Order: sequence, then structure tokens, then C-alpha cells
Amino acid sequence: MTPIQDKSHLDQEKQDAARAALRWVQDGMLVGLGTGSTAAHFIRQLGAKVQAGELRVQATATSLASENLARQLGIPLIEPRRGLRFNLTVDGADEVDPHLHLIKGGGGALLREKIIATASDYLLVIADSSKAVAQLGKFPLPLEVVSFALPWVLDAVAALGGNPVVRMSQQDPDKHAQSDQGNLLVDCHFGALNEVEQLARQLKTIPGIVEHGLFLGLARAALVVQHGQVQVLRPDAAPQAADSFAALP
Ligand SMILES: O=C(CO)[C@H](O)[C@H](O)COP(=O)(O)O
Repeated sequence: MTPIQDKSHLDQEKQDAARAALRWVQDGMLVGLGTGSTAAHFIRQLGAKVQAGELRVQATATSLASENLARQLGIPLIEPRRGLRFNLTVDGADEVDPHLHLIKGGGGALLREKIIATASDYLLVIADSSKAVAQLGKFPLPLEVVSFALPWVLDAVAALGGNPVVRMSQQDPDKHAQSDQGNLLVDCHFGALNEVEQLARQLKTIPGIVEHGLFLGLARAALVVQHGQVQVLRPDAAPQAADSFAALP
């Protein structure tokens, strides 16, 4: 029998990481809002500050779910436009390695997440203790795929050793899950990823793959709970306590 793991502490860790990120949001910032349960904690905490009149920010969300949440909380939203850059984007991740390479897209929002991350001066990842890994690849790598191309994308990913599985809808398990753009999501089981740059390049050459969930060289820092404390991780550097930074590290 599989032992039942108690994961209730993880939600508290997500809240703690989100609170640490909020300390670095400055008045007047343009902020990218991530997607997922950790990012939702950040959006709620940011919304409370905005409602209290303690912070004025403008934001763009990486998914319709995050956009709706931000709207409900009264966070002013801005549409994409030419020249728009975000001072800071705060987002979750499915896995974070010591180089701060990420797997993202467990929540299906990888395309908008990568667009906003790339349009940001600073991508700050927030995560519970389960997300920090020595090597990426335990979590299946998500792809956003154009429906027409699906059979050939599955063939191409299988040829790369990715054992692709089309994601099904949580609401209706007989239907494929769809991204906010109406595309399909495919989860690839490559196992431990040794050559992430090479894999990212290979996936980009397959017609019909709109985006993959490898985020390489995008995250500037991650706030991850480790040993009960929120730690700042930066690429290839030793972790430092988040409390020791008054501003973005
Ligand atoms: O990439 C994502 C959504 O596409 C999320 O950031 C990732 O899945 C982490 O989610 P959570 O904070 O719920 O653990």
C-alpha cells in the first residue's frame, strides 16, 4: 500500500513564499501575475495591499483564471501593447533546479507564462519545498500543441523518448484539456533531463508545438521554502534567507 503523504504544510509554504515576494513589490510597478495555487496566494496578498491603498500597481495576468482573480480583487489590469515591459513577474513552477531552470505548465498556462516572463525585467519564482530538485524531469514536461498537429507531434516526441500523454480535462475526463488559447496540452515523460538546452531546441523545431514548459535562463531568483524557512535561490549560488534582502536580490 502506498503511504498517504500529508501535504497540508505545502499550502502554508506557498503562502509564506508569496508573502516574501510581496515585500519586494514597489509602489508604481508593472507586475506580471503568474498562474497556479502559489501564484494565486501572491495575487490575493497583492490584492489586499491594493485594496488597503498601500500599493499602486498595474498588472497583466498569465491566464484567464489569474486575470479573473485579480479583477475581483481590484488589481488594475493592463492589456498587452508594444513596448510594455514588466518590472517584476511573480510566478510558480513545477520544478526548479540549481541553475534556476524551470519546468512550468502543470496548470496549462505555459504559453502566456513564457510570454510574460520574457517581457519582464525580473522573473521571481515562488514555490513550496517540493519544487526544488537537483535535476529536472520527474515532473512531466508540458507542451502546448495545435490540435491539427497532434498525431505528428506525438510521433516526434515519442521519437525523442518523451512518452507523450495528451492531458484530459478535469471537468470532463472524456475530453482533452484545452489551454486558454484553445490548444491541446501534452505531458511528456522523458525522465531525468540531462541536456535541457538541446531538448528545448529540438522541441522548438517540431511544427505544431506552440510552446514547451522548459524555462531556461529566465528566472532571476526563486523564493523556495527549505527547512521551514523562505530561502532566496539564485542561479548556481548558495541559498540565502529571504529576510536578509530588503529589496529584490
Ligand atoms: O506553471 C504553472 C501553471 O502553468 C504553475 O506555476 C505550476 O504548475 C505550479 O503550480 P502550483 O503553484 O499550483 O503548484
